[in-house]
Amino acid sequence: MNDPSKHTKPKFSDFPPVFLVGMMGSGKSYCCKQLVKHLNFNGIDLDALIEERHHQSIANIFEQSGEAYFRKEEAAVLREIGIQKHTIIATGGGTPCFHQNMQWMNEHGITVWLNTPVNVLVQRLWHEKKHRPLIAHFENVNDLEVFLNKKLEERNEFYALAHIHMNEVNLNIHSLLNEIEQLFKNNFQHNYL
Ligand SMILES: Nc1ncnc2c1ncn2[C@@H]1O[C@H](COP(=O)(O)OP(=O)(O)O)[C@@H](O)[C@H]1O
Ligand SMILES: O=C(O)C1=C[C@@H](OP(=O)(O)O)[C@@H](O)[C@H](O)C1
Ligand SMILES: [Mg+2]
Repeated sequence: MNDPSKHTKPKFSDFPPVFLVGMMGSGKSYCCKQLVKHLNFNGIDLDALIEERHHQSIANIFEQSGEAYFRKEEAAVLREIGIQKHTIIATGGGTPCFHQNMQWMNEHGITVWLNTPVNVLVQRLWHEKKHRPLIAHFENVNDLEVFLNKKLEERNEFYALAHIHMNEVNLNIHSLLNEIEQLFKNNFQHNYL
């Protein structure tokens, strides 16, 4: 017999965790906040949680303990929080590239790549570089752009493994939700009904 529940719109509470990935400045933290505000998801910003746990800014953790230590902490906190349903997780720009994190996220939830063009990243990041230890030292915009292009060359192969690729510059959260819903209906729902 047909099960009518299989044909209804998925309930938000059924959703596996949604991981936002992409380069610094692509809007992961921003979109996470928007989705929480407008669509009643739970939201977690991985960087903010690491800062809370360590009572230290990301910049200080990098400075005092180094990047390798930060990457270990990042992977551990990700695995701790990443199994909550109905939750959007804004990861850090480097998260997918270390400790098999991308594979782990793909196995435990829906991954979304915010694929924002470099010129937009540069505009956004130039005024916010102080808080980001990998780019804080740049003294001119061209150097920042060269660095971002190089990092993207290294990182795009990880980001590209995401289930959903979003290429809009100023992402509309409703189109994002629509993509997530479609993917959920086609691939994930059977695990949750
Ligand atoms: N879709 C968007 N529309 C307008 N501004 C955005 C958008 N996404 C990000 N921004 C702005 O760009 C900057 C960087 O965004 P952020 O969410 O911190 O990036 P990430 O977490 O990916 O590094 C912030 O000032 C944010 O307000
Ligand atoms: O790209 C990176 O390696 C990093 C990105 C940052 O997060 P955002 O992408 O939210 O800026 C933060 O995790 C840290 O500064 C390292
Ligand atoms: Mg962020």
